[in-house]
Amino acid sequence: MKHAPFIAVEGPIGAGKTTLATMLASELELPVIREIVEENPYLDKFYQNMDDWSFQLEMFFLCNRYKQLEDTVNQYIDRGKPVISDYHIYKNLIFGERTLKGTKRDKYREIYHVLTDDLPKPDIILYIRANLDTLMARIAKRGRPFEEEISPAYMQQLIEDYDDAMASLAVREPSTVIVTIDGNQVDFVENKEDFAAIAEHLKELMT
Ligand SMILES: Nc1ncnc2c1ncn2[C@@H]1O[C@H](COP(=O)(O)OP(=O)(O)O)[C@@H](O)[C@H]1O
Ligand SMILES: Nc1nc2c(ncn2[C@H]2C[C@H](O)[C@@H](COP(=O)(O)O)O2)c(=O)[nH]1
Repeated sequence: MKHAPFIAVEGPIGAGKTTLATMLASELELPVIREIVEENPYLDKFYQNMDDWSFQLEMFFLCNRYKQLEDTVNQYIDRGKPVISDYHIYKNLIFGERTLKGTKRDKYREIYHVLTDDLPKPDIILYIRANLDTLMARIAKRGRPFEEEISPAYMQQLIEDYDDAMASLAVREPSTVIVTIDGNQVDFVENKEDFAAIAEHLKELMT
């Protein structure tokens, strides 16, 4: 890889993105960009009534991630410094296409492209896949009260949306390296060897 890479960890809710990005940042001495979650004023309302709150929620995530991406470009990418993030801005489109309907979905898609098309995208994506049982168990383990409302049906759709999105990214952006991690089998939290293998692979990709 000729330049300092921009790395993103992705996967459905509860896959372990923040956990893995934080562990890798510490191991490889990289700055880490984390999703803004707790300060989000709409998540609670959204999980209680998705149809009423999806546009506000998706716009909030999009504006926050746009600002974070601008800052990431200024602080790291333009200065040739590697950085790891616990999301790819493309997740806005994955969620928006699932939660929005009709003209709001069309408008949101347009705004997404206007804001992000000219910004740098990650060179490497670590995509954590996991099945419904694993994800539901991890969401419960994390214990955020507003996430108690998350239904298995919504999660199953997101699992499939993520698979489709990664397959489509691989075709549209062939220079992006996508490393798929089987989050059901590979346990980077409990198993030191599993984590070491991921860190080693990433180091190789970065050189
Ligand atoms: N491989 C793993 N084994 C066991 N627990 C995990 C694993 N990965 C994540 N967790 C736990 O699952 C929960 C969700 O992880 P988190 O990193 O917040 O996911 P995400 O950022 O993808 O939503 C946390 O409580 C975390 O400690
Ligand atoms: N509808 C959307 N929900 C989102 C988006 N990004 C995150 N989220 C939700 C999912 C979780 O409840 C919480 C934290 O996300 P993690 O994946 O880090 O667990 O926020 C989004 O763009 N749209």
